[in-house]
Amino acid sequence: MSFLKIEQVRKRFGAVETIKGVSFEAAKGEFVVFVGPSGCGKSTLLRMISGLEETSDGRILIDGEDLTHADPAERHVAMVFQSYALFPHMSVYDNIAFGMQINKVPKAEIQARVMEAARILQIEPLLARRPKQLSGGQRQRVAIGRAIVRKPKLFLFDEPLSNLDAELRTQMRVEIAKLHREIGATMIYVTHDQVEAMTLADRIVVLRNGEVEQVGSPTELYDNPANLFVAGFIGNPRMSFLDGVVESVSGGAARIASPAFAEPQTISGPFVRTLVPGESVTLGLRPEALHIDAGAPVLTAKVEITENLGGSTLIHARTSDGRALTLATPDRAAAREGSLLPLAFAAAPHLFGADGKRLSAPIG
Ligand SMILES: Nc1ncnc2c1ncn2[C@@H]1O[C@H](COP(=O)(O)OP(=O)(O)OP(=O)(O)O)[C@@H](O)[C@H]1O
Repeated sequence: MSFLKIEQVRKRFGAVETIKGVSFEAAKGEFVVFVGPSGCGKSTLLRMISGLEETSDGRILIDGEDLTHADPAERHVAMVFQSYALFPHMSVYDNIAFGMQINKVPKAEIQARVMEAARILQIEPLLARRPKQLSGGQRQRVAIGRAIVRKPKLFLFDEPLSNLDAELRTQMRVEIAKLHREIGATMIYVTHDQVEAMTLADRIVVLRNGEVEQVGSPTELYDNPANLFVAGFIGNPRMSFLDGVVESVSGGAARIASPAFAEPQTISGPFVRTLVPGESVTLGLRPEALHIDAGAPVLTAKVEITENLGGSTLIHARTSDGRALTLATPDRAAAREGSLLPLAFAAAPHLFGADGKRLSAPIG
């Protein structure tokens, strides 16, 4: 049975509908990440689950109980914000203990829970300090500690790492993954960060303009994006797209022409039977789906920028018909800026129809 069930929820701010019938479920112990462009409704949806935002329509069930209109306190959820929200005049210990002190939890139990959270988060030596004597990463640990001691049914994280610098972010990302493993709680996490979404999530919910575009594991979304939006949104560097037209279909193979190709290319699979000659398609290529091939090039592209990442090099190039392409290569000396690069497919391109939906068969 699902632990968190979101059924067709809607949120209206005045006349404007921000969340437009969103449904998804999370199993107990699952780590679910919301991603999507700025303004798509990630935080609003999280706040609706927490009860900080009223739900206009639909249902929110936690552990089998309909809590759509319950007070935040009745939901047994804990939210961790980007802005930590610590009390500046209190010690770390008291910041973590505060909610329990208000609720008159016995002193010995408060101490046991604070010490256990401090152990998990490795902040025992900091308990006597004030928030201003802590680094950003340490403050966020305290904010997470405050959530842990409440023993919530659900942890809600609203971009908790976005105030930290790159190195600390990486470190805290690993800490959050460890925390999830250690306490096994159900967690819902909002982020802008591709790497956080891909590495932390059991499942990702991709939102766009208040609606769900796709729900799936990071691998499912990467390998089998349902449509052009998800294909372009998930993955860093992004998938490159080329224009194509179906030239002919015969048996399980289709000939696809593109202004970028020297010659039409054959793409095979049972899905091609639904293609019609003359139909427009979009071909999608991940950076690892292209390789340099002077022997049998499918297309040539002019190198605009190369980025040396140490272990690999990213090449940003442009096709003869002006489409941007990004490919990754282990060969640092592979391309000079301004040169023409002969390219071939290292993996079959993804194929999308004129309506933006994926046509090609699932990978794996
Ligand atoms: N209290 C409010 N009143 C009116 N509109 C609101 C309110 N809160 C949010 N919105 C609108 O709802 C939409 C979704 O906002 P939300 O903050 O949920 O997006 P988001 O995906 O979390 O964005 P970001 O990634 O930029 O934080 C936006 O268009 C926003 O302007």
